[in-house]
Amino acid sequence: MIKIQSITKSFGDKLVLNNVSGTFEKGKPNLIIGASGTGKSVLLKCIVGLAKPDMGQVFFDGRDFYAGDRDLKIEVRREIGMLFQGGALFDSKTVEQNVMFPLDVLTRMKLDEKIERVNFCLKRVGLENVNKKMPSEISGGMKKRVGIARAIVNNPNYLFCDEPNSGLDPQTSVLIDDLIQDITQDYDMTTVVVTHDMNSVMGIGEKIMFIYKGQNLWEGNKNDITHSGIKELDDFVFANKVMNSLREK
Ligand SMILES: Nc1ncnc2c1ncn2[C@@H]1O[C@H](COP(=O)(O)OP(=O)(O)OP(=O)(O)O)[C@@H](O)[C@H]1O
Repeated sequence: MIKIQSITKSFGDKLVLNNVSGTFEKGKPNLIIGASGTGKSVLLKCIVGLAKPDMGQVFFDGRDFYAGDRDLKIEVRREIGMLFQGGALFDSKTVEQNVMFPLDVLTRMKLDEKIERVNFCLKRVGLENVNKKMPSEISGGMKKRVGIARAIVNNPNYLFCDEPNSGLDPQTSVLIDDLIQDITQDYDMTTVVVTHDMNSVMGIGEKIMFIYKGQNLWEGNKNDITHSGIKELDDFVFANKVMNSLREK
């Protein structure tokens, strides 16, 4: 479980995150949702240590990340897997080299062990016989799968996904969402997904945090989201035409 407490972050005189608290649970995808520019990515960066909050704490299963020493930070970082926006694969590396990269950097595994682990992860995300392909030779959905394989190759306890569906068609998006959900359950990870995709919200939104102008305005699940009574959340949810058409019935 990850617990965040009073996370506050400004850039210059612009307050981007204002006292955000909440929890992200194990074994299910935890979604951070909200409109563009509302602070979701900055919050994600503050949680994983890519941006230091001005105030606040992040606890990884009780470990206070920012109060911890260098060793603790290294320990926690080793337990984090990240699926970056757009996949962020290395264009000049093969699929196999991309997935192996965290093992090259973080472990002393032998090459045959690494290949075995890479093959296991590629199989887990439904990709086989693509090891030697370059990213430019595979589809957007396959790139996301490669990104997921790379994110889980080091057996993380925590998985972070920034807009995993960006640039994908609706059907492929559902497959990627389901894959993230299955992997999260199978490996009992704490998974945090940043998204503004209502399809994802209604598909895998068992635990949702709604960020509005840098504040955590609501937490709940997909069953509660349509009757929160919060205008800002309704405006976000029903901006989606499908959701709006269901509301009018
Ligand atoms: N390094 C930075 N320096 C200055 N301002 C920043 C920086 N990073 C983010 N911001 C600002 O913080 C605000 C929140 O940005 P953030 O990327 O978190 O939004 P978001 O909710 O993830 O949006 P989107 O859904 O469009 O990705 C924006 O106004 C952005 O311009």
